[in-house]
Amino acid sequence: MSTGAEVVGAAAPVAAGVTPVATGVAGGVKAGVAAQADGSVPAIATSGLSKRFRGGQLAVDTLDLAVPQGAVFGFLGPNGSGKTTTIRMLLGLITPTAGGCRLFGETVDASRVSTLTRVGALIEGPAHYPYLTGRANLARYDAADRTADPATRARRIDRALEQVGLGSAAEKKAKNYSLGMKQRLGLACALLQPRDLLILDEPTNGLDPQGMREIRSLITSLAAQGTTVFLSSHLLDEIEQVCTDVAIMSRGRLVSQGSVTQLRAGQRARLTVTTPDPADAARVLAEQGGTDVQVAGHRVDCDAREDLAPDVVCAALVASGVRVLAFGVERPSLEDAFVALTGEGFDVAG
Ligand SMILES: Nc1ncnc2c1ncn2[C@@H]1O[C@H](COP(=O)(O)OP(=O)(O)OP(=O)(O)O)[C@@H](O)[C@H]1O
Repeated sequence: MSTGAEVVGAAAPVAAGVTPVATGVAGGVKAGVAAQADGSVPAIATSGLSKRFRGGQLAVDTLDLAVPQGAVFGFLGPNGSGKTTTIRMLLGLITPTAGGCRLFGETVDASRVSTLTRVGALIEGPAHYPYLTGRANLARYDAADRTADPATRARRIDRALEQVGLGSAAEKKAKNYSLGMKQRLGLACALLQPRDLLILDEPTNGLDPQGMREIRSLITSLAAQGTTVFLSSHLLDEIEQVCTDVAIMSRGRLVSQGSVTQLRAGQRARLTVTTPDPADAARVLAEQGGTDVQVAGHRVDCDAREDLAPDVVCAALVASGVRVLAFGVERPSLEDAFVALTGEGFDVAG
């Protein structure tokens, strides 16, 4: 039986260097680096990573990814954009058609899982033993890990259950768990051992908003303890809230990668006014030097250039008799960045 929370690997020395991944620029944001500024190797580096399935589908197309150590790295893309396929290749669960990947400088090779002990993983749709309790499931997974000391098993299991908020449901059979509880149990498997890198495929799938918040806060606290977290998601909000860095996938290709701040910075913020006097407001914004002034119903907006002080503009609107119902600077979201980079909405990939 397979589990979505495979704890893969064995101790692996960190190689002195890492093969540089090709660099490219998409949307003005760095798309691949060989090593971090401090000279350490990236936690994850892929070079020309590709996967074509038997049916001919090119699920991942020459992917060059660099995940810095210590990052909370969001792997963002619509459903079907190649995230799970990439993760499966990162963990050596499927073989790339071309290219390869390195974790902490070590080549990932499906026949040498020993490179993966530093990595905990949660793969989409974790499977569990339905007739065993949550605790017994964890005991099974822990027993299967040859590096795990049986003497400290109970303590590890208790800690993992607490971390994911399953302490009070530990004695329930997994078949009676909700989808979100199953997801938490999968995450607990990945947390049985301390890991340098956690690879989480859609970790908040099936969770309610409260559960999502709890997992986000768990991810943040693991990162604060020094764990690099790589998490895939099709939820832009989630990535914005928890991640320091992001790579955006569309139809199997990397569209862009960089820090969340960098990515947003490529997009201009907008000064927005809500008013029953849109024509007058548009005139005043233009007089104040606003460019790309747009009117849509009661909303008027323009580029928020640095030399356009919002307080001065707002005062000018009021002084001109414009009735201002709302005024603000809207910063671009990752969704705006995605649309600008791909020219497409954030819909399911074909
Ligand atoms: N085993 C397979 N055989 C053939 N095609 C596959 C296989 N696995 C995935 N695909 C296809 O590869 C593409 C990428 O799928 P993948 O599951 O990697 O995307 P994803 O971004 O993880 O999407 P989701 O968020 O919905 O899981 C899709 O078009 C999918 O149908």
